[in-house]
Amino acid sequence: MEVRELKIPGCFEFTPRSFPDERGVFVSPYQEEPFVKVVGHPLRLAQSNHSRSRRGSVRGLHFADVPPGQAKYVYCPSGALLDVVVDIRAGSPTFGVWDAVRLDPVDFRAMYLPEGIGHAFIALEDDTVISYLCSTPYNPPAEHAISPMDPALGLPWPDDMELLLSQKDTAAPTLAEAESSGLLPRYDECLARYRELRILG
Ligand SMILES: Cc1cn([C@H]2C[C@H](O)[C@@H](COP(=O)(O)OP(=O)(O)O[C@H]3O[C@@H](C)C(=O)[C@@H](O)[C@H]3O)O2)c(=O)[nH]c1=O
Repeated sequence: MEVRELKIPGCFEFTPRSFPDERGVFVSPYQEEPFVKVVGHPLRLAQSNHSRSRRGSVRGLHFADVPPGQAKYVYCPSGALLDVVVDIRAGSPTFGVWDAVRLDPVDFRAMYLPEGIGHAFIALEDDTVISYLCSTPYNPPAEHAISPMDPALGLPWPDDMELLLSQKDTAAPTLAEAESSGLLPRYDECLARYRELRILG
């Protein structure tokens, strides 16, 4: 497994080894040992998510209240997508910084984003499937959105396709609006949560 830390410390890209043969391919997108080595604790698994999207569909930018927050381990088993992580933790030295990685079933790259990081992606092909492991269960009152079109963020959506957003994401506030209404996770609370998870193991 190759591991690369993204522009936001604590977010990682994992590239597993693939084993193609005449039947197809075998790959293990999540492997605990290299994960624990860089993150410092195993991934807690409360829920696995799967969604299928048309080309041009943008989902996000989403995040959950911290604590407990929701960490995600994301990969793309079918189609292709551009996965985006954004540091939306108020008070973080990298507040507002984003990074993006293409995920597809060629390299089977996976992304890990810890609690408090915003997540969005765009489907680059029809019938794109995203699959992700989540550390906590779905809790609608604790789930929030920020506009993926916020000009201050300037997320890297391709300009050669029509974008399709949910009503919730279309109506979502900008990062600055979310910050001034006190909606964002606080960096110090995120750090406390990461410490707690490392102690719990
Ligand atoms: C995320 C989620 C949604 N749902 C339901 C609620 C709703 O009726 C329907 C679609 O929900 P959404 O529009 O929020 O789905 P979507 O826009 O795909 O939301 C997802 O976006 C990406 C970027 C993420 O990181 C995820 O955590 C999640 O927030 O599915 C669940 O039952 N459980 C879940 O865990």
